[in-house]
Amino acid sequence: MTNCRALHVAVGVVRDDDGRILLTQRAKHVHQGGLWEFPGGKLDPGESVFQALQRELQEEVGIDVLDAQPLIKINHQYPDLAVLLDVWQVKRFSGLASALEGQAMQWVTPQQLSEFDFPAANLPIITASRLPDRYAILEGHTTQQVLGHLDKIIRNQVSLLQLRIKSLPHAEIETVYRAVWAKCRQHSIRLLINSDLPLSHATADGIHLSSRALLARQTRPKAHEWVAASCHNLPELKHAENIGVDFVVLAPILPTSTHPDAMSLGWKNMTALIEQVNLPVFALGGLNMQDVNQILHAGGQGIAGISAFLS
Ligand SMILES: Nc1nc2c([nH]c(=O)n2[C@@H]2O[C@H](COP(=O)(O)OP(=O)(O)OP(=O)(O)O)[C@@H](O)[C@H]2O)c(=O)[nH]1
Ligand SMILES: [Mg+2]
Repeated sequence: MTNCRALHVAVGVVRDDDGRILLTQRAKHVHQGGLWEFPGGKLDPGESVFQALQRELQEEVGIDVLDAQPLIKINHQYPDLAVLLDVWQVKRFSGLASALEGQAMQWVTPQQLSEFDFPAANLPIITASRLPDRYAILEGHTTQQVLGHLDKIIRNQVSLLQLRIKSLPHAEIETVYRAVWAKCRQHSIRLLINSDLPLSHATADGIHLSSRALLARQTRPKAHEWVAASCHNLPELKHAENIGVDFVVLAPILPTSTHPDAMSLGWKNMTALIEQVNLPVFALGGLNMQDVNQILHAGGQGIAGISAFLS
């Protein structure tokens, strides 16, 4: 839903070597004044988003952006203004950040972001900046196979995991969950449990709703730090956004051997769908690690996969 009249703004999520994120405070007298923000500003005519990002971050905080990649696009209608926030993650920069416009400035950890007051458009940016670019889905037909897959996933440096194990015999689910949760603690992996599993009282970092479970709910499930959902079409994406799901998985993007009959969305439809919601969206289906860059430039948060992380 790209609004042609929206003010196009380049916004940078800049991290230091410790992973802390750079925030600045908007001057009192400007739009959304006094609130904290990620540095950035309006595109000049003829400028690309990357060029605007480089210029704005040079002007506002004195750093030279050397490499950046898209993180999320936010379409937001304020009472007085429509904005398209084109948020990029700065991968490399030179120079020492300093507040060149007299604004307050702070480096904060991703966890601390929730303690700051931001403009209303910023919530999905905060969520996106706390998420990695890969989301592994753990499956397997036997306990041994599931745990073997988990070891491979850990070797592929995944830090966000969904326990799905729908192919596992029912009697083994509880034991496998315990082993997986212990390993996730040990390796600082966030674990979300699929809502179809008989584990509703198990401790985890969050819940992953199947698309059926998503549509059956009118509110966000309570008592979960993270709530994710599986989506295949616009009504599901919109519903996820409306009930306050943190992030979603959109599938299938490309044809897969496991679902040869499912109609895949393809890259163009994927981008068109993602542009209609303000949500971090992981792309799933027929993709592998070599596709991550294309996914990011097509509007996605990153790659989700069952087999993508098993090499
Ligand atoms: N830079 C920035 N702008 C944001 C954020 N969130 C958000 O809603 N905006 C909105 O995006 C719009 C444009 O941003 P801006 O005021 O930084 O633009 P700018 O640096 O070009 O301002 P200038 O005209 O004073 O040079 C503002 O209406 C602002 O409220 C954010 O996190 N960072
Ligand atoms: Mg600005």
